[in-house]
Amino acid sequence: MSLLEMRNVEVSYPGARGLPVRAVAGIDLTIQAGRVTALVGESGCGKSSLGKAAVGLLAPSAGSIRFEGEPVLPLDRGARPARLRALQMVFQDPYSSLNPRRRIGEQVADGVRAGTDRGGDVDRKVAEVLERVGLPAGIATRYPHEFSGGQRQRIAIARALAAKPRCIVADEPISALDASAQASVARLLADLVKDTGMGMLFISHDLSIVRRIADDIAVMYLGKLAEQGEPDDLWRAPRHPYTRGLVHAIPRADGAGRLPDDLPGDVANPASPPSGCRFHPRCPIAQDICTRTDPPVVTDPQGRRAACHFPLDAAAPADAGQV
Ligand SMILES: Nc1ncnc2c1ncn2[C@@H]1O[C@H](COP(=O)(O)OP(=O)(O)OP(=O)(O)O)[C@@H](O)[C@H]1O
Repeated sequence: MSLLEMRNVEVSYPGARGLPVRAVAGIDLTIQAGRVTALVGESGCGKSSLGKAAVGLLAPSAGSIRFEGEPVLPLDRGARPARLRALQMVFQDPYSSLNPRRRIGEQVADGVRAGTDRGGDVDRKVAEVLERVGLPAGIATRYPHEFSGGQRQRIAIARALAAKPRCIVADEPISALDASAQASVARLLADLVKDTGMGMLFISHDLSIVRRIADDIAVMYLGKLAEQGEPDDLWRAPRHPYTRGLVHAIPRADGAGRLPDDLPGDVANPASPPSGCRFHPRCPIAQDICTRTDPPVVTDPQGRRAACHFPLDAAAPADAGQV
């Protein structure tokens, strides 16, 4: 079931000399109930901008974003409608997203009171949700600084979960954590999706973790969708050369290291993107047409989507030997 539907979404910021920066340049993406959809791509490609627009924290400059069939923006005058409380966001940095001067229990209780299930015993609900994220209920009387980064992110997740969301947008929820906490917090979020049936947009630049927890991966390049499909398909047979480059850039288990020639150069400035296919200056298989014409996103019969004039041959595995 579709929960959050983004159609042809654009996000622009005012740039230097009056030129708008099109951080998101026309993206279609649907978040389904009970599934983790990951959004990946290099820094600056527009992931956060799309995530913020998805929950109504910023207004798209074009396109539509609907949650359960209703527009996310504009908000009704005054209050955030109850429907939108069911759409929660988890941020990258649990140090700044929690108030250091308030007890953990009070902050999680805010989530309960903001949510769709506000009646009854709030303390009991706080205890339940803390236990659900793997923390003892007894920490409710303590303060955030007493905990590690991974535990704080669990507290922030508990606060979001307390509102009984039907969809969560998690923007780089593990990138501020140490390596051991990253895998366990990512697994917690994926388990919550499976247990509650909610949907999740999981924004990350870490493809190796995303591969383990996502049902579906959308790869973004310079404001546009490059490719979308299931993790194993993207690994075994990426259609877009950018996806192949990202997969190759992950350190290999056999110690061979990354394959640097796959992704030469840096992401261009979104204020002045390359003509045609935005990826063409870095693309190892670019042809003349790629410099002139932007490839449309094509969906194949299996539901995989890719935007490339010369999609890679599905018969040629990208990661032979990759674990
Ligand atoms: N408030 C802003 N004003 C102007 N430009 C912005 C603003 N926020 C983001 N940008 C620009 O928009 C582009 C996309 O940024 P965004 O943060 O959405 O990308 P990202 O993929 O999430 O990157 P990162 O992982 O580094 O946060 C970048 O070029 C960035 O400099």
